[in-house]
Amino acid sequence: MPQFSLALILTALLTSFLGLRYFLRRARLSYPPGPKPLPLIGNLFDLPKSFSWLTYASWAKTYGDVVSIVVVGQRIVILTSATAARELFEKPIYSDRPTIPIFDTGLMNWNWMTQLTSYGDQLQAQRRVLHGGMRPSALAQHRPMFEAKVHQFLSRLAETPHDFVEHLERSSKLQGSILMSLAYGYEVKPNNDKLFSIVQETGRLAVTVMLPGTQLVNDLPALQYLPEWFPGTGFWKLARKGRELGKAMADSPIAFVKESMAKGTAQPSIARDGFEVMQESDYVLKPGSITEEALRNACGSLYLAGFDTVVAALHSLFLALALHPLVQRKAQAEVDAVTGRTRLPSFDDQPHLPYVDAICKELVRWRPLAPMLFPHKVHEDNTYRGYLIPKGTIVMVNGWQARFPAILQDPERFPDPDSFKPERFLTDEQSRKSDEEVVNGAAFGFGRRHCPGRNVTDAILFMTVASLLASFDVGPQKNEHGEEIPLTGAYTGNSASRPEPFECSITPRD
Ligand code: HEM
Repeated sequence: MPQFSLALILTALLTSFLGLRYFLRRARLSYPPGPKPLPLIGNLFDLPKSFSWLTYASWAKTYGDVVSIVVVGQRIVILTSATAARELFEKPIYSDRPTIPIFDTGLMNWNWMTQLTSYGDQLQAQRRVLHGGMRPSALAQHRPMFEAKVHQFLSRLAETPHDFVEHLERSSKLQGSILMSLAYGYEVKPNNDKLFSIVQETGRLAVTVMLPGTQLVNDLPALQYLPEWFPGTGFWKLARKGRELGKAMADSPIAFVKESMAKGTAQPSIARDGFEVMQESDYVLKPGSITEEALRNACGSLYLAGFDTVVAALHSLFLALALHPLVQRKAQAEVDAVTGRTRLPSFDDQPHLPYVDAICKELVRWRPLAPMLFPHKVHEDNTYRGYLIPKGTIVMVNGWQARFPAILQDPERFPDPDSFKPERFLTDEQSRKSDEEVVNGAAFGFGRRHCPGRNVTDAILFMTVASLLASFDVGPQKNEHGEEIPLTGAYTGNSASRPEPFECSITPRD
């Protein structure tokens, strides 16, 4: 008994000593540098309202590539170098997402979506589904579908070229129908498609609730504990609608896949491939392996995760071509040499079209479409370069900085970042340079949560750019006096940056 008490006392003393040492060491550590906070509200008034990446870039000049601020108690770290982004985001503890109250379990319950899921087995299983279904060898079976959808897009463009934004953005058209085929092997009907209208409505709702300042509950999460009759709790109605739509968006197309597999009519898709993997006789279920829930959630996430970004890149394409006639002519010459102007380009032509590939890479580099990428959250205290990054910190990367040497640490390779120059991705002999870092990291994210849709993006961009160049000339629009209407090339300043509305002329090539 005395021996037992002694062991207990020693254990208690050791635990207290280690605990004290931890707190003393933690107390000695400082947060990464940043603008000086005010009492209580911290850096609330320093937060930029638009073009936040420009403000963060200027802070980086003063404080370095790891800057920290605090806003009403919430610590935020902003990274502006690829080194810091890679070093931190490779660690599992940096791979959570911040909670957006309106999407949380108690309200819309959209946390099952891959982009919002916390780090853990469920996320791993969903990412396994997406990586498996969107790896280059799996995408090869979808090439005829990509080609057909792009050809339909060209026909619509030929009919009403002025409506090019509408042709890009109407989600039942190009990108929306590609994603539904890819995820479920589902062919969206041109009009009144019931299943697709659920997906579209969910997409519209997501855009509405994510607009800053529209949902008070996002700024004051405690509001969710007020009863529905309380004034100012209108978000409850929206949340109920979102909950129903989100569930239907994930469940209905998966039910369609199961039904068509049973009938033997299922088309190739990520969901069908996943079900087939699970049916293999040697399939072993382990934490993080594919389950029906992971298939439902991963496929249900694709539309919201992959619609807007690709549409924005294609929107940028029209602007870039209208602004850069020489780029357009050079690319058209390359395409014509391969097709002989007797047919449209195909994926088999891709190895012979390095300049077209370079245009696709430059499109996502030139104007990053998610300049601050997506925020991550740290789920354990961590020290980095001697600074404390406490549990709960939101960590963001300034992807816009990728256009500058600061993040690439290679001023030679990326000079003149504001210019649209596909040549920067080619060697002097006009063959491809390997520049995975800039396109992968700065546009598609670093580490464990990087975008799994990169290969799909490449395929859609390649097919659209090559086919558009083969069929149309894009240039500035002319006024009634035949003078060119100048293009400003301006972009919006919000977190999903897009070209400001512009007009251009799109004419079939002779
Ligand atoms: C130009 C096109 C695209 C860009 C610039 C882009 C960019 C991004 C970025 C910055 C992230 C967050 C990375 C991070 O948190 O570190 C992301 C996540 C994601 N993207 Fe993309 N994306 C594009 C297209 C697509 C497409 C076509 C799909 C699907 C077919 C897709 C599916 C996803 C998913 C599911 C996530 C969430 C991953 C996770 O949270 O673990 N993306 N994307």
